[in-house]
Amino acid sequence: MNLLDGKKTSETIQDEIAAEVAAIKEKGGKVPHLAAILVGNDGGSVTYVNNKVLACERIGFGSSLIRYEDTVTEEELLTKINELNNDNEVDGFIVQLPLPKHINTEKVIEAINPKKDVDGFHPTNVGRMVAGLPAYLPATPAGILQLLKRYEIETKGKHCVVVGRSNIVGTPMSILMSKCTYPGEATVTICHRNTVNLPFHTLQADILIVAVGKPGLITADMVKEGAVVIDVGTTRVPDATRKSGFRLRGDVDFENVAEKCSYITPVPGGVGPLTIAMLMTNTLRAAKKEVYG
Ligand SMILES: Nc1nc(=O)c2c([nH]1)NC[C@@H]1CN(c3ccc(C(=O)N[C@@H](CCC(=O)O)C(=O)O)cc3)C=[N+]21
Repeated sequence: MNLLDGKKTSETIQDEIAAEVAAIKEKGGKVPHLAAILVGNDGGSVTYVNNKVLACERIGFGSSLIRYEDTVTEEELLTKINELNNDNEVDGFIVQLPLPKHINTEKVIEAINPKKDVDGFHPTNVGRMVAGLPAYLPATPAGILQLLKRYEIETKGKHCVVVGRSNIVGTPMSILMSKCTYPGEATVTICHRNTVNLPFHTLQADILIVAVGKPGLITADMVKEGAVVIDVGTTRVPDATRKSGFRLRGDVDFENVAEKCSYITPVPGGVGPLTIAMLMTNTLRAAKKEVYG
């Protein structure tokens, strides 16, 4: 078993970006600036957004964090989004999800100018991705592609089984793995809560990508010998032995599955850190006007 070290790969990517930022500064160009809107105090969301801001500082991006109480109105959010759309200093911004129930998430996402949608969640970017046009790719699927690429994992003609059909991970991942450029060219199966006999499908997988959010869903008997296993789940589970009171668990029963597969991502230290690196990549592309000219 080989570990797909997301933490290390994320650091490598961030170092590459930092070098580009230094070169931009040298030439007196526009330093990339990422803004993040965070609503409420959910522990996970606060950690992820803080990690994004820290990454910006590390690689020399400008950043702003805009926080609201979870009582914020949809109108207030839409006004702020409009402001960021028109702020020439800000190259890209994200609205951390999930949002409180009284806010229409689709409406919020559609209010973001696609040119600044560095999360790649706007329907324009989703459509462009599907059509194979230049687009901001959602950070988690883009991070998984980077892992496959940098570990030189063969994907052509392989059977890739994606478990989970979220707009953010499962659905875009399945599309990207079927595309005709490396790392893609795979035969793709997508499984979800209505799938009958999930193990039948997962056992066929040469590459198994799991993004469900159910700790330990994938057990060793569901994985083919020699498979590549990518675990996207990061659920906080109570753990009294930790100072924080919780630990992160993936969707894969790591200990037992690791023995069977050729490559596997750990949780933490797998896909999560790459998500941040790819958000930085998208922000750099925004500042360089690479996607929309
Ligand atoms: N608009 C929006 N964009 C997102 O990209 C987005 C989002 N909303 N909502 C939630 C999910 C989740 N997500 C993660 C990012 C980093 C880690 C990460 O860095 N995880 C570390 C551990 C971090 C920790 O200590 O908790 C790891 O797996 O090693 C995980 C998950 C981004 N998301």
